[in-house]
Amino acid sequence: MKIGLLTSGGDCPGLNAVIRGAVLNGIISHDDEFVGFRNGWRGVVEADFEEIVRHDVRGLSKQGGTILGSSRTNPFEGEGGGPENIQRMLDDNGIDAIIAIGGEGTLTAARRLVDEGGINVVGVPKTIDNDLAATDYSFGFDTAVQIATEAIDRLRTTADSHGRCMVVEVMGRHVGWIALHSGMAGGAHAILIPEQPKTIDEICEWVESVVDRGRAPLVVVAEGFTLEGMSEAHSHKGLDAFGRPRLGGIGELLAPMIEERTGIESRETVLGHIQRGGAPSAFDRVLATRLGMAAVSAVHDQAWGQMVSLRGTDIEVVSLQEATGALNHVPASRYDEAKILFG
Ligand SMILES: Nc1ncnc2c1ncn2[C@@H]1O[C@H](COP(=O)(O)OP(=O)(O)OP(=O)(O)O)[C@@H](O)[C@H]1O
Ligand SMILES: O=P(O)(O)OC[C@H]1O[C@](O)(CO)[C@@H](O)[C@@H]1O
Ligand SMILES: [Mg+2]
Repeated sequence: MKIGLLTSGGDCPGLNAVIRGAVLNGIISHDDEFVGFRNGWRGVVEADFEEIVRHDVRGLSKQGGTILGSSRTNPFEGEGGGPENIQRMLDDNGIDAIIAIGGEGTLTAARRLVDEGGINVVGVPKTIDNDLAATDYSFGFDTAVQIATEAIDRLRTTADSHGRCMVVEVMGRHVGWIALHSGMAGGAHAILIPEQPKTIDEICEWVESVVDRGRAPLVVVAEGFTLEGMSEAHSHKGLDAFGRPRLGGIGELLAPMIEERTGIESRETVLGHIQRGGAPSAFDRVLATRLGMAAVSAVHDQAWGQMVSLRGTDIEVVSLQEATGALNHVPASRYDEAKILFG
């Protein structure tokens, strides 16, 4: 078979390991051929692709980013967009199927292409936010947590030296998994996540109780966190390519509020895209490689409209419907468990 690969949405450590896993399994087990669409769905609607041979994926699993490039292009828009044009482009180039590696947006677009146009697409879940349902973890999350934890460890020593309150902002547009895990790993004194709005008074109570014990408080906040009463997440950076507010900056809002109310000198650090850059962790390399290999098997099983996913320690196949129907939120019980350690 001739299979087209694409990576779409924000990049994520492990994308290249998926590409390598898919290409090696396809070539070794099925004698497949591969092409890579450049820059996500843009490469599909513009018929912009290149052949990928075994040599191209050599040593790729440890490399961050994506060799194919990524974008937030909508495959239903533009001159070459929509299922009919895409099917024609695939037929013209002898491409039998697409493996779409992306988050909930990319996979929703993939599901629509299957449902509305009968395009042969299989999905692979990616996101550092870990917000995709129907998979226990997505690759990139473990690496992001590792990076955030290292940053928290470093911020604690400088906070301790100066007796300051540190506010560390991590990614997490809709869900607080990165904040929860890095905060627990780094021994944060408060973790603020989108699923659990809080008042500034509650936050300051935690901060003051830490200072009362003679410690320097460390607060981890997800970019999508809202203070009670805020109708939407803080945004002052305009819109992304899909017209959604670009987040980031809630930490810069909170630190001065904490300082003003408690009198404790406070600083903020926004980790931003550092969390998405660089080499994937060993866990993410293994997960991404297995998902890439399984996606090729799913193509040969003609599992169109399905996504490969991690369930326990097994790689399974689930419907894109299930994967994109709801987000994987942090359950209240997980937050309550972490909260015992706050303050
Ligand atoms: N319902 C939809 N129908 C068609 N296209 C969609 C739909 N939702 C999203 N897309 C397209 O898919 C692109 C990728 O989605 P999005 O920007 O949400 O990234 P993602 O794949 O969810 O990854 P991440 O959010 O982790 O960066 C969007 O920019 C948009 O062009
Ligand atoms: O700056 P970009 O590439 O638009 O992406 C930022 C977004 O990507 C994510 O990392 C993953 O969806 C979000 O947490 C964040 O809001
Ligand atoms: Mg998304």
